[in-house]
Amino acid sequence: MKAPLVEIQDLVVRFKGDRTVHAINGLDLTLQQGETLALLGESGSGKSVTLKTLLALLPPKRSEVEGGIAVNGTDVRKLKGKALQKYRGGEVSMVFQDPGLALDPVYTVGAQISEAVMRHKGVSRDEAMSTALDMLRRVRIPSPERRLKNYPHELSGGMRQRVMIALALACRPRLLLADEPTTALDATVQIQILLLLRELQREFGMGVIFVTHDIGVAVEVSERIAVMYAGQIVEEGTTSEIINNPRHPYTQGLLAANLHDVARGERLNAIPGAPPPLEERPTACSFAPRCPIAGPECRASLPDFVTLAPRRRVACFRALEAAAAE
Ligand SMILES: Nc1ncnc2c1ncn2[C@@H]1O[C@H](COP(=O)(O)OP(=O)(O)OP(=O)(O)O)[C@@H](O)[C@H]1O
Repeated sequence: MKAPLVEIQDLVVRFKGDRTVHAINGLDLTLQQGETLALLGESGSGKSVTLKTLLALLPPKRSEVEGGIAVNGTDVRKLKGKALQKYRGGEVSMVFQDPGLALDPVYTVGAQISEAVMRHKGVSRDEAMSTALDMLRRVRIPSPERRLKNYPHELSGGMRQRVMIALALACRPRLLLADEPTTALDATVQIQILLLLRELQREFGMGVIFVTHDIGVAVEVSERIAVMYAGQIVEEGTTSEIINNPRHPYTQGLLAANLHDVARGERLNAIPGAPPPLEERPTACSFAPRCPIAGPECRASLPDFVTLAPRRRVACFRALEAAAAE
């Protein structure tokens, strides 16, 4: 097997300020080349912080990071200056919910994409502009020649999202990080963008980590799902394993809430209770206060992962007991 594209080992991220926030509390994650993984979890579970850590985007003075983060064998925590610039946008790209975070309002679409291509690929302006045009075609923007000359504000929301994807993929990154890129869009445009991302992922053979709190989106885009809770992964497996046979009570609750709300035409959520405050690093199962099957051991110590099959794991004392009793 080839070396993994992403290897995160025992990642810990704390934010300092008036109070400390323990955002990531010992996270291990492996993504193989060309694989698509959804990070699924409620708001505040640490999904975005995980992506930002992979891009070395955390505020250095206000955050503390421990653990190993390697992308294609590169130690991301050691990257600085030019090497970091080359890594961001060249090796790894990110798309956001708000294209305004990626697109500069004062430059045309063509100028922005071609500038990135020139910087990362060292090609001429003409060559970079023809790559920009090719990318606009690939993301199926109507009248791409004309759009090259548009400014971001002259485009619709769905089109801006497509331009952001064109910009993110123009330098053919090995890894795409996607932070809820379709959440703000209406349902029809959302599905078009998800299908487009899936198609481009296959065509370019990229690895993708897709952050979402929406199980429907995770199923649409990913081969694998890692469920996050309070800065830790609590369960991981193939999408079909997670959907058809969830083992962690949190995943089970998330699925039940989603299906219930989807059936009523509403958005997800609604496991009773709230995620824990992140003021201290957890020393017991963080989900225990909300868990319908928690026992004394769950409130006393941290559960280790139980490996159910290769790359199929769950961090729960009771999961196997519950499964055996079914
Ligand atoms: N720069 C920061 N300074 C202080 N705390 C932060 C910072 N960035 C994130 N956090 C905190 O870290 C925790 C994890 O945040 P994160 O944004 O990763 O959650 P998330 O799972 O992506 O949620 P959402 O879906 O709402 O974006 C939260 O408690 C958040 O308030």
